[in-house]
Amino acid sequence: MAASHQQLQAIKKSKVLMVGAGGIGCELLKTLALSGFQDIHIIDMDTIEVSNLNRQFLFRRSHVGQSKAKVARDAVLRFRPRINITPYHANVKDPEFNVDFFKQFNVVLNGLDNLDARRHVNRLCLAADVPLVESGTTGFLGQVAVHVKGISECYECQPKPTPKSYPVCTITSTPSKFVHCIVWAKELLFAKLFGDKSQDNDLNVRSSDATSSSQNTEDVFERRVAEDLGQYGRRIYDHVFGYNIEVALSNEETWKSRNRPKPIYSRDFLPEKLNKQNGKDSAIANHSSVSAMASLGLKNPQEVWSLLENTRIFLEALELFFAKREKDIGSLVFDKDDQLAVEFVTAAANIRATSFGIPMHSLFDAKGIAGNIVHAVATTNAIIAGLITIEAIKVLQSNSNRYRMTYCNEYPSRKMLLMPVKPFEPNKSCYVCSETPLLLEVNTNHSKLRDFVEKVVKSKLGMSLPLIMHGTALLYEVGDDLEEDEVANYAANLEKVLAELSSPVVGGTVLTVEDLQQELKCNINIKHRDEFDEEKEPDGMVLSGWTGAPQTEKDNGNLSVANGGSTSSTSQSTIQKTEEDDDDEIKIITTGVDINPSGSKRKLSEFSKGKGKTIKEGPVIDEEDLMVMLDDGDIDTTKKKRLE
Ligand SMILES: Nc1ncnc2c1ncn2[C@@H]1O[C@H](COP(=O)(O)OP(=O)(O)OP(=O)(O)O)[C@@H](O)[C@H]1O
Ligand SMILES: [Zn+2]
Repeated sequence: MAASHQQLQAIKKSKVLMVGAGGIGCELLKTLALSGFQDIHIIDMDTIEVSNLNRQFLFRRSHVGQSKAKVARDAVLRFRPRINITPYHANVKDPEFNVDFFKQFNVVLNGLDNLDARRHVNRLCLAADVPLVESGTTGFLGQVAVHVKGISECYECQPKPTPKSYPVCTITSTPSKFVHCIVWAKELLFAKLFGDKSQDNDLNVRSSDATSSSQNTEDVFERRVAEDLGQYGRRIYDHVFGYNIEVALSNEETWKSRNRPKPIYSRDFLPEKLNKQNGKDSAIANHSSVSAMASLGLKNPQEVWSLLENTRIFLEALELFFAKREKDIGSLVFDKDDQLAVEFVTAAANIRATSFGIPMHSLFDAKGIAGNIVHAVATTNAIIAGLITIEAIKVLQSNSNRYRMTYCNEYPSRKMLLMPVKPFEPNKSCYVCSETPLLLEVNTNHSKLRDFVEKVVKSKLGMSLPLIMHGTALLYEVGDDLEEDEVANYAANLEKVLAELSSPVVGGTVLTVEDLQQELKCNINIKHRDEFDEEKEPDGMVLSGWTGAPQTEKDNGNLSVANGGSTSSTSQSTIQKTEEDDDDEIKIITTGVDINPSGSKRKLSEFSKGKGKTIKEGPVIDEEDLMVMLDDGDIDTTKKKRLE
């Protein structure tokens, strides 16, 4: 449909900021340019990788290593040479992108891939009073939402489900799914062998449980003097897949209601000499390739390796890390784009899986699980980019009645692939877009200021440059322009227990926490509590206050059903349950976390599975949008309830 004259005028005189020039961003920039936008600024901190080329169509192989923002600009200028595109190869969290920077734009369009940056942009848009069009895709699923201060909810009005975590004992002792083995391989074993040794690691606990062992914990993973890499690898192998399993088996209680795991030793399939010979030869024969698969001549990443092949990959990868990448050792963190790391983790997970009677997986699958990857679908990105542009045009015309949050489904639901719903109202108890204080339950006699800063202010509240005040007393501050004595004073405060600060923080205290860059300020009411459940409340503190849906809106049909009716906690536990029950759990996790922030998730997924008979309980569907997307107009539109 061609744009109207007014729309074109609004488009032409607008100045827009795009954040992210990846999968969505490339499509979006192209669509904006072709829709007549003339002044576009793009921020992206990344350079182009080969793995981007299959869907980020503005990029070619020759661009690998160059700035995404700059190359995207050049590519679009080739077919729209007269428009202005300003690229920034930078992190959107950099201080130069402050509130004043944001104020110059009519609308901000996000094409990001992480919660942290999304929250940051949300706050700057609120502070600068600039509308934000937010988006996300996961495989075939996608979503676009409009966040306009005072009119619709902000990105943080509903808490996001946190990424799935697993109980430690499931990972260390009683895995029952392949994903548990993957988590063990990458978070524990990989980290222990190649990462920062000073970090606590539950693999330690496991080995030190072994009272019969004469070796102390630290020794096990340390390479011994005069031990060659082949011997070292086999010792580690035998320790984690053999000895540790034997130790675990000795605890009869654990296995009463579970299948007993089987210890696996390298000698079961590799004669001592043969292996050493093979390992050495292959490593030397392939100097240039740092890939255990290449060394061993395994080519197909979609093939499931045999236990012997997994064993060889494990030993070869370990050897290659030490032989070819020694300087990385001690600082490595698992990275899904690191071939050798993926090979090692796949093999380790497969061997452990075999031990526990869990089916093995191919490298391709293991990589997907380890990296929380749902393979991107270019078409979804293109659809989402189109929807972002449509919403951006409405925003430019301040056409707030027409704003829609749109879900892109994997399967048609009532013949609809795209499901537009009215945006929700701002959550009146959102600590980000309203002034509602938060509540923190904490043991003020045990927790230190550092715990509060790390676990609450940075991790939960997402502040990067925090300032903490108790009344007029400054307890903590970050910044480049601090005096030496201030720095020393704050450092000392961090180590103090809350109740012992010079201005004591106890039950009833109100703390003010502020992020100067984000111009976000909130109050936190402190409530003292003695005990915390170690499993359920591992932080030793509980932050609450903005999680509730707006109480006062219960009578409003739309809100109470879609936003309030299924409270966020209900919808989260539903997601969690699905994860537990579903073997495809990782896929669901990513979908839940980033792209679907609303409490309406449960309802929508019910729809897409065709469970709902009428649309009565679902989100409000827009009549005109329906016409575009429905083959037959048989939805009972009298059931619609609108937000006025
Ligand atoms: N804080 C940030 N500042 C600037 N750009 C960011 C920030 N966080 C993420 N981005 C950018 O957002 C884009 C997201 O794109 P996309 O989801 O397609 O990910 P990708 O990194 O291109 O691909 P993949 O992760 O799937 O390999 C990336 O180009 C990334 O650089
Ligand atoms: Zn909000």
